[in-house]
Amino acid sequence: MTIKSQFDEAKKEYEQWGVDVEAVFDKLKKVPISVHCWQGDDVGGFEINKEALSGGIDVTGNYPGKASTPEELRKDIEKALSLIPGKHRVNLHAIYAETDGEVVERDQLQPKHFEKWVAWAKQLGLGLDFNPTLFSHQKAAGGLTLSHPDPEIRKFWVDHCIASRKIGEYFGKELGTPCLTNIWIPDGYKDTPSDRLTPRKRLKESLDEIFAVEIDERFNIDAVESKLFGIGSESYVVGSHEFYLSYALKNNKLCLLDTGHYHPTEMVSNKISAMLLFNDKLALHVSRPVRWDSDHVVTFDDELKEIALEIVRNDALEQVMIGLDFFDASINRVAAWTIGTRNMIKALLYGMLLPNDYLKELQEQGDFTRRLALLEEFKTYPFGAIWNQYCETMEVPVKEQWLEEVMHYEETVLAQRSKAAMLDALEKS
Ligand SMILES: C[C@H](O)[C@H](O)[C@@H](O)C(=O)CO
Ligand SMILES: [Mn+2]
Repeated sequence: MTIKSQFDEAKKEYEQWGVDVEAVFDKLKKVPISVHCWQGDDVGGFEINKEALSGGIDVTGNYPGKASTPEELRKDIEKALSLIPGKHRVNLHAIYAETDGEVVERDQLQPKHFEKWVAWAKQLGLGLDFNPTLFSHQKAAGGLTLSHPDPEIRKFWVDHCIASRKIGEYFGKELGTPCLTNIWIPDGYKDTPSDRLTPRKRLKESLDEIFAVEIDERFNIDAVESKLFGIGSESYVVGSHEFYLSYALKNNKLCLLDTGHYHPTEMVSNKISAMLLFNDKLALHVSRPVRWDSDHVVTFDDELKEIALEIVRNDALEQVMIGLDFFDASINRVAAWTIGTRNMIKALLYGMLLPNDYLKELQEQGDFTRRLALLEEFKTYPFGAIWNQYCETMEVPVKEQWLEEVMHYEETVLAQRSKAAMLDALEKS
């Protein structure tokens, strides 16, 4: 049986439930996923005076072929995007600035340092999102940034965030699609604090200063990302969920929920509907925490499907800005992007193929038997055949065929890179 004939059969099964599969394809095509650039180089960046990764996050693994220049990183992202159905966005961190060999402090960053990213995004028709980088830096070495007791350090980071919002505005203007500029800070304490309030007061003041600078909201949208704990901030994080939820609501900012930033049994899927009743929009960093905020590659698991379902069944595709945040250096990095992003799209398709209105009705009627029975039965409907046809229609590899392309890329591009890196290291030794 061909992909098309399998699809035709599968489609009939969904149509019995009143699901218009072609309309689903049209809807899905328009959903952009913000693909994070930092999977490609283990959150390294290209600063001239680059520091080791800090901020309580960690990347493990040493898979060969890591991108070590902006050109390599862009090439790798392009490869991954060619294997992912749809038109998407790329999410950058400030450490990915290109400064022509010059040391430019983060508070001095300007749009010109991202011109090459913008030219590339224009060429590929991509939107760009942005993040100030408040880690991997000497001024963040003590684990505090925007909540630091030293006003000079705080000012440095406030200025960096203001500079970042201006870069976001530039992206939005140039690319004709607003940039989401998301602030995440690592600030917290390893051990029980003797004062939880004062650092939070300082963070609030810093954010007020950052957002006091007017930036055109048509081009830049501000978001704030909370966290529960990090390595070295196990007992207390200044920017907690409650802190940012309140701050965002009061100040008309977006809350960004990272799926790795909550207690292990606390699900982001369960937060979306609650927050949408009070916030016009919200943003996601979809990740996969394994026992902690480990940032594993997103798989097609229950929580991913539930997140997608919550977005789809509540008609919130325009309100929830979907971004990814994982970094695994133990596998091929292009494959990591491809697996995680395809899974996110797959989960949205899965959600769109359910008769959501009928399932809602069953719940309203108190028919929990049918609700459970059908939700379970749909798990083994011929979803794969619909997904394969979607990939075919979108002109990307069907099923695992993409893997061959990644392996070819590994042999022809990534392996050459690691050979060159080895030779370089030998020469230096
Ligand atoms: C690179 C980080 O993952 C990112 O900035 C932040 O979003 C985060 O999730 C930190 O845990
Ligand atoms: Mn995140």
